Amino acid sequence: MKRALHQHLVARKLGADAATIGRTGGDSGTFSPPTSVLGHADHVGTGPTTQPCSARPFDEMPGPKGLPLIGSLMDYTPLGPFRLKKLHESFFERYRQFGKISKETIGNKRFVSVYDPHDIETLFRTEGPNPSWMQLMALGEVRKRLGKSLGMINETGEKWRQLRYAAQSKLLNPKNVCCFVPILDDIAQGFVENMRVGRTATLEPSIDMDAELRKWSLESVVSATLGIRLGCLQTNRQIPDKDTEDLLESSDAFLETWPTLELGPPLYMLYPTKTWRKFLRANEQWLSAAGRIIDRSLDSNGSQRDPLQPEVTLLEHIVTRKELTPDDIVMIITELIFAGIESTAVAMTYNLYTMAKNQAVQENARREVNAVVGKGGKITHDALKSLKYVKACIKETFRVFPVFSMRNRILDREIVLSGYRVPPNVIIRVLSHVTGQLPEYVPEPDRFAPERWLRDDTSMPKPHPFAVRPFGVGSRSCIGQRLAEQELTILLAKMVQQFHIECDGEMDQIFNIANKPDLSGTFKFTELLN
Ligand code: HEM
Repeated sequence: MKRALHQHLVARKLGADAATIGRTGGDSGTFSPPTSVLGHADHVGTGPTTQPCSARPFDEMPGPKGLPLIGSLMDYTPLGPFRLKKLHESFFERYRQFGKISKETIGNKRFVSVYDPHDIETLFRTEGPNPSWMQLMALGEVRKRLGKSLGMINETGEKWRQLRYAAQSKLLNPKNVCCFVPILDDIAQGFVENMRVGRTATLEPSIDMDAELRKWSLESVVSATLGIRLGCLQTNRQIPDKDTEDLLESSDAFLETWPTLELGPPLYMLYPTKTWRKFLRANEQWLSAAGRIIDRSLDSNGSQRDPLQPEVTLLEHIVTRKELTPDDIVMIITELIFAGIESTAVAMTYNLYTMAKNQAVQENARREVNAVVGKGGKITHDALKSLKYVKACIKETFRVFPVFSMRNRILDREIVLSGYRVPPNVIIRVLSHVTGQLPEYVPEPDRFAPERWLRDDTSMPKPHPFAVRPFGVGSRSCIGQRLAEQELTILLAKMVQQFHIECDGEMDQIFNIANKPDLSGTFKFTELLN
């Protein structure tokens, strides 16, 4: 990374002018949470913040009794009812057993599980400016052993704020994010072309669709953060790009090993287990490939830049931030790229599936796309604003197939939730996967009904505003939300515009850091003649 450091210093000098560009939104030090591109204000609501002092003590909160010292840990081992791959089912089961709030000790950790959107609102109103969540221990440990900084995902307090604020104006400020639209349209078109040519006579993809989607999301996030094209989706490439291969391979190995290390007993702290060694290698491979593409971006000068790219990339923007070390800068970029691959790719699979299984919805979405951009037209920023039904389909898909089943927060003070006093330092789990299925908060949850998210639609009652928040809420919500929403809207619009989508199987989910699609059948894509 010596070279990266050198480049970083050069870029700092060159980037002096750029420092003033894009200094809006999150850079000011006061962060306004984003209004979702999907058209729903993600700002914190107007519910009560003061708590009645008559609240019941924590001890009275329902929950599994568990054993001394280890609590209900056994429930999550092969001897108990829950499986790691289906951990989200345990969240539904606890709701059935104990209702909308429960407490549970698992090993040496104390959790409170929250299902009521009023509590979710209260929690995010109380979390303060530097929210904390449960550290990802295995990730923290690997970074420590590799001598790297913790990064935005694991940092807390002022350091987190520094890393986050450096990056968020480029990713959350609507003016900056709309610059990504032409390039995302081009990347999505590349995916569509590959789907068109890569089909069998029975119209099933003969190419690996999951792999293609991961290339699409990698290409999109690299282009948005570094301003370079990897060319992942080019079919005419003779030799596959080594950096792309390394990034995809290591992120695969990372996702395969991480859940066991993060959710199972931390044996890796005692000795280097096989899973740990694989995880360590994946991290090394990932960091060195990410370092090389950062170098590539720093090496490219204005004349080599793709004309569709914004003038100042996120990388060029953060290298001007004097408070960041070179290690911080590399870590911000590598985390953004990593967080942006799997999450968006799996979300797209779920969207293709819900389209396939809801033909009338698919037809409505197609009608909207054809009315807004015409058959085969490009998706512009203005068009994107008008694709309201497509965006509602994406939001509804997140409700039914969330990419993340839970989020969590750790507060440094007491909070009252559902009438119980929750002490500081308890891990408060927000289980939106379940909340999105509860009829008291989302009417007719068994119906796939995108119209429930349309502001002007009066055909059905609106869900509780805090019931479905796929990107989280507040100052620690997903920094890539706008980018991900743009990517998904553009690609989904193009897919329904150009194909009739069907699927002969059923979709299930495997619990993972990002929930993995588990599809029993295959998709079929029939090209629509324009
Ligand atoms: C469909 C796609 C995505 C989904 C569903 C998603 C969802 C989330 C969620 C739920 C969180 C935690 C929020 C909270 O606790 O309140 C999060 C955090 C985060 N996401 Fe995403 N995300 C997606 C795409 C992306 C992309 C494209 C990027 C990068 C450009 C990204 C980068 C991050 C980072 C760095 C964090 C940690 C933020 C922090 O600690 O301040 N995500 N995401």
